[in-house]
Amino acid sequence: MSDTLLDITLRHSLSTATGQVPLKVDFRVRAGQIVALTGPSGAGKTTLLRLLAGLVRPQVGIIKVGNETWLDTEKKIQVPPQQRRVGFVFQDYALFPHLTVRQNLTFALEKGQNPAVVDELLSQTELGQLAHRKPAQLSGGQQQRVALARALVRQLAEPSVAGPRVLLLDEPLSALDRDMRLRLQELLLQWHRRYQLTIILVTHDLAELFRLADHVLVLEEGKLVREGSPAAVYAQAAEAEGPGLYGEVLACRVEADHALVQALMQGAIHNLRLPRHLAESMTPGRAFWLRYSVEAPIVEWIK
Ligand SMILES: Nc1ncnc2c1ncn2[C@@H]1O[C@H](COP(=O)(O)OP(=O)(O)OP(=O)(O)O)[C@@H](O)[C@H]1O
Repeated sequence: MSDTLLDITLRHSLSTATGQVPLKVDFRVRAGQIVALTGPSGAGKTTLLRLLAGLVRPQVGIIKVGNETWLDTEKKIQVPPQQRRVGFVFQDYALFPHLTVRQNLTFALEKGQNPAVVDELLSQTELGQLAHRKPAQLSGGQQQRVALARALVRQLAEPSVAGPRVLLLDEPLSALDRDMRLRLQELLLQWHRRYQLTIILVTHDLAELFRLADHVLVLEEGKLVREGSPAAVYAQAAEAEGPGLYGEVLACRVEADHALVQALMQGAIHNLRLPRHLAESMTPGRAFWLRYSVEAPIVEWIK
């Protein structure tokens, strides 16, 4: 496919508590896609991101990015992490504790790169007032914003001819409260549009996945077991497992062309964006199950 940006074939061995489990993945990512990587704990999601970033060396693999080869184990090509143009955010943020917010961002610049981008990102993440603080003096949400901004610094400071901008995000919003999560989701969508980012995002949050991703990879025990648009992947899952997405409406706000619904689903609160015509029946306390077809989500009321 001509607009393929990342072409990935990887074979590795996951060292799990119960022994070696093969990680075996082949997939492609198109330029500008937001790909959600999901699946149970221990499936190998973080390891896959680390393999892409060059932090783990696979036993066998090829990673092609546009016209470049970052990895080809047979040809002994292994581009080091600092030369791969990826920004990443780890689960633990990995900020430098002894540096201020501004210094954490400036540190990510390469020699000769334009420092103006640091101010631009500080302002977009509403961190301008906190630029002189150190990570220990920030809340979890503020640290998360610093980590996201830092992941973008080097890529935005490079001239646009430098090529693709890839972000690898490992559950970047999972530790945040709902309001902050929604705000940072919105910021990610803005950045994605404004800077033509290609993003691979690990998430367990179904509402986040539907809101952000246009493609889903489901990883189980080192294998990609499902792949496709969110609607197609979850329609398949509902068919295979029966109508599993039961929920209960907590609150509903109707916007111009859609309804923002807060629902209790599978023991957690999720935020769904549903077509407006479904909003009429969404009174708090009402139970439903949700099925996604490729065309549109279908809500069936069970109470
Ligand atoms: N560099 C590595 N090489 C081989 N195995 C690893 C490596 N790093 C972690 N593992 C093992 O691989 C398995 C998968 O871990 P990983 O962190 O990739 O899973 P995950 O899907 O991200 O899980 P979670 O959702 O809990 O974060 C674990 O058993 C882990 O101990």
